[in-house]
Amino acid sequence: MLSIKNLTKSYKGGKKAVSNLSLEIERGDIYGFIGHNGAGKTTTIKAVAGIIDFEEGEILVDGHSVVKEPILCKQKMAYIPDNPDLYEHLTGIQYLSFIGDIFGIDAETRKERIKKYADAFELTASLGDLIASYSHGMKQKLAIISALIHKPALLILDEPFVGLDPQASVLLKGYMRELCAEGSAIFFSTHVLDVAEKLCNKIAIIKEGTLIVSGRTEELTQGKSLEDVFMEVVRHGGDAAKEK
Ligand SMILES: Nc1ncnc2c1ncn2[C@@H]1O[C@H](COP(=O)(O)OP(=O)(O)OP(=O)(O)O)[C@@H](O)[C@H]1O
Repeated sequence: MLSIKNLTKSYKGGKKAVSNLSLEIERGDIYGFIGHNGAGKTTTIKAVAGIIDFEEGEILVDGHSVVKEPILCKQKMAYIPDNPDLYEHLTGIQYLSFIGDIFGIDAETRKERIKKYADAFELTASLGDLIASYSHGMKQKLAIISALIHKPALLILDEPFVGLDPQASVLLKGYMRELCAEGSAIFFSTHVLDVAEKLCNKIAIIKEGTLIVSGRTEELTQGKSLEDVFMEVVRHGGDAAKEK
């Protein structure tokens, strides 16, 4: 569903933020992307979302290039950034309607899905308020709802659990599992290793822009905690980026 091939990205005047990174995310995968601060997670995610350009490599969403066919790719995906920057002058419901229009969700389905997710995230009573009046967590919940209502084939999230209350985190994890059970794929970054260990069937670890290790969670951990594996991998690196 998502194929990242030899991605390399440098920022102006900076060193390589991501170097020759390749990953395959298949339908049904909940793929966790972990690494220390500045490792290159957000850069990779933004390149996948089509928000930043990159000098080398290829990113395919369901076989389509994010560079050559950006609209087609965006129709298939939802991207939730780490700091949701939504249209503050709209109300919550106006924003969800706008997303519904963009993704061509019919009125009946839209109503039903907005009710399901807004009720669950306890946002229904605030949907008539301006987004400018929302707290950070409320904006995050609205961004999550806007992604879920169009049932994306590929869901990309950057640090989705930061700032969410425990109840919302549990809900989000449940909806991530639900979406993948229906055949979608999820790729997300996180620093919360126990969540990654429990939620993800596959995990990739990136260090200083280079993929160190990737593969099935249980094959990476082999009975150890993900935290121990992460510390070991980050301390000693990998002989080579290996796909287990
Ligand atoms: N707009 C930018 N201009 C220049 N350098 C940048 C820019 N954004 C990121 N970088 C650099 O690229 C590298 C990777 O940053 P990135 O934000 O992808 O890391 P990250 O793994 O998401 O980190 P964190 O866990 O702290 O969010 C870092 O060295 C960072 O300083």
